[in-house]
Amino acid sequence: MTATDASTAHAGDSTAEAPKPPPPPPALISFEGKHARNPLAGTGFGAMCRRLPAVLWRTARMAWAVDRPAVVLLLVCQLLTGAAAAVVLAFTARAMTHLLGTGAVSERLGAALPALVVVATAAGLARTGSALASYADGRITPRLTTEADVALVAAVCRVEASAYGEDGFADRQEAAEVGVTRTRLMVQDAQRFLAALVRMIAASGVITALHWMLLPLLLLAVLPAGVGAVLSARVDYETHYANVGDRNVRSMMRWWATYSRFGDEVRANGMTGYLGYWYRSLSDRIDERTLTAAPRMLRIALSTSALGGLFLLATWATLAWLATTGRIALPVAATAVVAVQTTLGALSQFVIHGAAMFHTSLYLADMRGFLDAAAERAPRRGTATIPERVDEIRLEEVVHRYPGKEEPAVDGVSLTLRRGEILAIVGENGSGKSTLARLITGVLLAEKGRVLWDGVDLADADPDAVWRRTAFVPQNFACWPLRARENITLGQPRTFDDAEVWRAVDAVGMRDAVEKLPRQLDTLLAKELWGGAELSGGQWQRLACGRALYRRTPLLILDEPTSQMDPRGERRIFLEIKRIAAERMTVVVTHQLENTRLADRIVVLREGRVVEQGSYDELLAGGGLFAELVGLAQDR
Ligand SMILES: Nc1ncnc2c1ncn2[C@@H]1O[C@H](COP(=O)(O)OP(=O)(O)OP(=O)(O)O)[C@@H](O)[C@H]1O
Repeated sequence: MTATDASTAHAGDSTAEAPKPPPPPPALISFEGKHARNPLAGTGFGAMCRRLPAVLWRTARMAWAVDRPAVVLLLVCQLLTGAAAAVVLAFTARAMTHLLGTGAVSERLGAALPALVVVATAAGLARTGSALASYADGRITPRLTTEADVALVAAVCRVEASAYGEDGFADRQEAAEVGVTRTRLMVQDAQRFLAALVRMIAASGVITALHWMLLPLLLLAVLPAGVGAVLSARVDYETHYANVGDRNVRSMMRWWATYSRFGDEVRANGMTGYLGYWYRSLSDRIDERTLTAAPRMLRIALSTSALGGLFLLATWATLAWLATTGRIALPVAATAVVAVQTTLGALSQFVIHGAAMFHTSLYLADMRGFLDAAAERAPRRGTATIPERVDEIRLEEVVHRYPGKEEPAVDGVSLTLRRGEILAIVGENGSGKSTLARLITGVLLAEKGRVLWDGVDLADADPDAVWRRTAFVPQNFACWPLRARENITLGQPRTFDDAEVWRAVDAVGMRDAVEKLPRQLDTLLAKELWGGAELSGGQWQRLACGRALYRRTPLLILDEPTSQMDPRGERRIFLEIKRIAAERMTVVVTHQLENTRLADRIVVLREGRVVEQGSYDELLAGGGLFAELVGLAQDR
C-alpha cells in the first residue's frame, strides 16, 4: 500500500493578511500488494452460485459447534414449515375443486370443510415452525458471532510481530472485521434460504401436478431476479473492496480524534477543524465510490425486472389460454392462480435469500482468508524449551531488516549478556536500540545470525517458554483499561494475596497514589469507565515498570523506562533495578546517559551497528560518540 500526500503545502506565514494554503485532503491510498486482488475478479456467475453449498455446509458446521439442539430444532422446523406449505397448497386445491364445483352452496361448503380444516391446521403448524426456527436462529447467531470475533482477536494476538509490518495486513484485518459483523446474518440467510428451498420444492410439486407448463415458466419469471440479486451483490462487494483502505484509515483516525487521552492535543493545537474536514473528505470519497455503483445497480434491477415481468406475463397468458381452451377445468384454473402466487413467492424467496447468502459469503470469505493468513503467520519456531534459570544470552552477528526497508535496523550485532549483569543500550534516534531489544526477547527473529538463550536458538525455541522468562517494558506500553491489580499482574497473579502486588507498587513508589484511588487495587484504570480513575503519564510509566518487576524473570528489559518520570521516581526505579540485578540479566535502553552509570557495560549503537562498548568511564575517556552525546546532554 502506498500513501501519498495530495498536498505538501506548509503554512509559512502566521500573519492574518498573508494568504494561507488550504488544508490538505486525506492521503490517497492505493493498493499495490498482492492482497489487493479482488477475489471476485474473473469469477463468473456459475462459479459464484457454486459457492452456495460450501457456504451452507460451513455455516452448518460452525452452528453445530456452538449449539447442536438449536441446529436440530432449526432443521426440523424448516422441514415442518415446508411440508405444511405443501399441505396447505394441495388441500387448497382440493377445497377449490369442491367450492367451485356444482351443487348447492351448503353442500359445496360441507364437502370442502375437511380440506379447509387441514389447510387451517397446516397453516398454524407452518407459523409455529417458523417462530421456533427464529428462536433457534436467535440462540445460534449471538454465539456464532462471538466465536468468530474471539477467533479473530486470538489470531491477531498470536501472529508473529513481523506480520503487522506486512503490506496490507491491517487492511485484510479490517475486511475480516466486516466479516465478523456479517456473521450475524449468516444463520438467518441460511435459514431463510433453506425454508424457501423446502417451500419451493413443495409448491413446485403441486403446480406441476396442475399442469406441466406452469413451473418452467415460473422459473423463467424468477430467474432474472436471482441473477440481478447476485450481480448487485457483486457490485456492492466491489465497492466495499475498493473502500477497504480508506475505511481502515478512517476508523484509525476516528479513534485517535475522539479518544479522550489525545483530546488536549486536538484542542490546544486547533486541530478540531482540520479533523472534521479530514473526516468528512474521506467519508465523501467513500460515499462517492458507493454512489458511482448506484447507476449500475439500477441498470441491473431494471433489466432483470423487465425480463422477469415478461416471463410472468407469459405465465399468466398461458394459464388464461389453458383455461379458455378447456385444456384445464375451471376449478383447476382457480387453484392454479393460488398455486402460481404461492410458487412465485417461494421461488422469489429462494433466489433472494440465495443471493443474500452469496453476498454474506463474500464477507465471510474475507474473514476466513484472514484467519487462514493469520494462522500461517502464527509462530512456527520449534519446541525447544528454555531452562528455568537462564545464565547467558548471546547474539551472534544478528541482522534484522523491516519489510520494505533498504537498510537493516540492526546490522551484524554480536554481544553476550550474563546473569547478574546490567547492560545499557544507547544511541541516537533510529539507531536500532528498540529493534535490538525486540530481537533479544525474541519478539522479532533475526534475519541473519542467531540469538541464543543458554545455547538455545530463539528461532527453534517455543516462544511461550521464552516469554515466560521475560519481563519487557516496551517504549510504547499500554495503559490497560483493567483494575490496578491486573495492571501489575497482567492477569498472571503469582500469589493468592496482594502482598507481591504491593511489593511491586512500593518498588516503583506508587503506594500513595494507589491508596488514594477510589477502590485501591480494585480501581479500574480508565476514566472513561464508570467508577474508573486516571493516572498521570509518569504514574502510568511507574506502573509499567512495576509489572515488569513483579514478573521476576531471568530477563528484565526496559526500553526508555523513565522518560516521563520525575527525578525521584527515576532514581527509585534504577536503585531497584540495581538491587535485584544479581538474580537476572538486565537490559536498559535509555537516552538519559547519566543513568547508564549503573550499568556494567554500555553498548553504543549507530545505524544498527555496535560502534563502542565499555563502562561509563571508559567510554567517556574514549572520546567517541558516547562522550559526544554526554557532552551534548550536559551542554543543554
Ligand atoms: N515496525 C517498524 N517497521 C518498519 N521500520 C521500523 C519499525 N520500527 C522501527 N523501524 C525503523 O528501524 C530503524 C530503527 O528503529 P528503532 O526503533 O530500533 O530505533 P531506536 O534506536 O530505538 O530509536 P529511538 O531512539 O527513536 O527510540 C529506524 O530507521 C526505524 O524507522
